[in-house]
Amino acid sequence: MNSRPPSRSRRLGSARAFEEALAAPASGLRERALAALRARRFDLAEELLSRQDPDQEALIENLRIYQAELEIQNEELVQSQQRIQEALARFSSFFNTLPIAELVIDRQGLIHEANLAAQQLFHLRGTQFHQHFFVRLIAESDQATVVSAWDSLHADAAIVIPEVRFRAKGEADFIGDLHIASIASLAEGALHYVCAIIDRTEAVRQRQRLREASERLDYLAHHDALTGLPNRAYFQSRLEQCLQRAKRYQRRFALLFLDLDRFKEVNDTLGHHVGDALLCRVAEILSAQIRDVDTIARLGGDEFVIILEDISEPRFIMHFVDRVMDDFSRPLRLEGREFFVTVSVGISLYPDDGLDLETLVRRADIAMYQTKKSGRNGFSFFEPTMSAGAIERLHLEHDLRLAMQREEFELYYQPQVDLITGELMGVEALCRWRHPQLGVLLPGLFIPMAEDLGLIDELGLRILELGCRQMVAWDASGLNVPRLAVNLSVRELERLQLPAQVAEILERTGLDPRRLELEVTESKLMRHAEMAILALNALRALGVTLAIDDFGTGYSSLSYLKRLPLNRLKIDRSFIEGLTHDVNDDSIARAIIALAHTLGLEVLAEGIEAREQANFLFGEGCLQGQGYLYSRPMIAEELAATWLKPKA
Ligand SMILES: Nc1nc2c(ncn2[C@@H]2O[C@H](COP(=O)(O)O[C@H]3[C@@H](O)[C@H](n4cnc5c(=O)[nH]c(N)nc54)O[C@@H]3COP(=O)(O)O)[C@@H](O)[C@H]2O)c(=O)[nH]1
Repeated sequence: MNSRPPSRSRRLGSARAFEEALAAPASGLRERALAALRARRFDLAEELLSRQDPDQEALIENLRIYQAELEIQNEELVQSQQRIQEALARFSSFFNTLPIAELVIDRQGLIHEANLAAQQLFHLRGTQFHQHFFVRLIAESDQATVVSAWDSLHADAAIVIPEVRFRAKGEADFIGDLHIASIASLAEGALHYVCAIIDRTEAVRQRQRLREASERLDYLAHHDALTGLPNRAYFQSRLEQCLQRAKRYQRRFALLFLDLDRFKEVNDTLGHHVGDALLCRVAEILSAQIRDVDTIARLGGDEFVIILEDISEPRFIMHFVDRVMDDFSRPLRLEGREFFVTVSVGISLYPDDGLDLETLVRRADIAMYQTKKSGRNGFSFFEPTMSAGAIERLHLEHDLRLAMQREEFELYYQPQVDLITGELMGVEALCRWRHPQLGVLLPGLFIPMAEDLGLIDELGLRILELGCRQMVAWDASGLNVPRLAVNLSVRELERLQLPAQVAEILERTGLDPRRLELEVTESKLMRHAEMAILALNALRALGVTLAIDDFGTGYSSLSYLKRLPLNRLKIDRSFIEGLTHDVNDDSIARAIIALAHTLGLEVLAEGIEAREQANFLFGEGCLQGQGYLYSRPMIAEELAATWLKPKA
């Protein structure tokens, strides 16, 4: 008997022989032994067969081999079960430690497995998933999309459904990308699916936040923060579109410029918060009057603009303006007070008054100024018959307002010198407007305009601050400018807050008040002498010095002159021009110098162009002067390069 363990082929061969032996006709005993074998009762089978005759020995040997073989198979089975268990354990730990939620689902959509990440994501325990339909984890809004994508999924294929909205137990919905892969099951024809869910909630929220932020930025870029109306930039693009439509369909539209009358006074007297509330109320009133097709915008300050589209008859514009005027004829209630606000309107028409944006805007603006000039609280259509000069002036007025916003003003400085030594005593700041198209404009052109338009207060303060800053900058560079003279408009003197504002600028810039001289023109001063005395006293109290400009042209009353807290008289250049060849000018200059001395004032001659003039003045006791003989007004850098010396 061969007791060696049989090889695998041999074992298979023996097993086959044994099967054949069992298949042969046999006695009842063999049948029973076979039944015992089938029942894995090897001991019984052996015992039954041992009862056979000795010929059965071979069969018993075969049975033993078969038993050994079964034992080996059993051992192999146990090992492979162990391997499967190990693999399952590995898979289970891998499945559960995956950071991505994974679910295994059958064809009916029932969940069989859910890893830990899935349990955490859905706030469900493992057992709560079992026999749970996957679709119930999806928000109703997205169920149909997922089911239809799933239905179209073939065996061994995979799909991704982005940003599906899922429901988590007791929690808010979350959003995830759903990956579904079908996997063949061991059972013939059965399919399972592995679903992976990658949580995108934070990314989607972030995208949403970004989108909202960018929408907000876009809104802010196109709307006025105070009233919420479209702003200048948005208005430009709406006007452009309107123009294109009007051209294509040959329609007419109207552009209305609206400016509140005396709005500045509301701001100055009642404060900016009342001014702001008023602007918001005006925006509401105007918005209520326009149709959906029309556009309203706030251009800044108290300026509003309206586009009335598709005007079949000019009558329509009149009705519109009447309704607006009617609204403004009633008092507005703000912060428990009643206000009467009036508005000046200017109107231009496409195509009648212009075929391009710029012309139409400009002409509506000009028409609005026309209304202001004719007494405000009304409207004017643009008149093509307006004189070229008037249009020019209105253009310039329009530009002047913009110049304030665009900061187009700068200062030139003209040296004031000691007539004996030629040394620098100070500089006079002279304002220039750098106009984008017209170049450098002189103050004689725009200062009166700024006064008329009520812009002089703001402009005057800006000029003063620019000059004071420049003085401090020269100091910081070690350059010596003893005194800065700045021109004040009489209109500025009327402002009660002026002394406080000057003090604030001196404080802010750090310029010593004793180095600042304020000049006021004689003729204008004398027209408002009582008011000027009060204002100049308040300014003098700050420590600044005061000069009267263009002296000799204003027919000063000596009694007033005595009461003005002045430091210096400036002889007008019209008297300097004729010195040494016009006896009248000689006499006038001589008299002004004597008067200044009598009043205990210093005297400075302006407009000195010739040496003889300087000699004459010096001979009469005028010790200071300025004029082209010494220097033209120049920008700060040029002055520093040509005139300024380091401080001793
Ligand atoms: N309220 C404010 N008024 C201002 C300001 N800046 C200037 N002004 C007023 O405008 C007037 C004209 O100024 P401008 O055109 O700058 O002329 C000055 C000089 O350029 C000119 N000048 C100086 N020397 C001569 C010369 O020898 N010959 C000659 N033909 N012109 C000369 O005179 C003007 C300076 O004069 P004055 O101020 O009288 O000393 C100016 O008079 C101011 O009133 C401003 O910021 N605010």
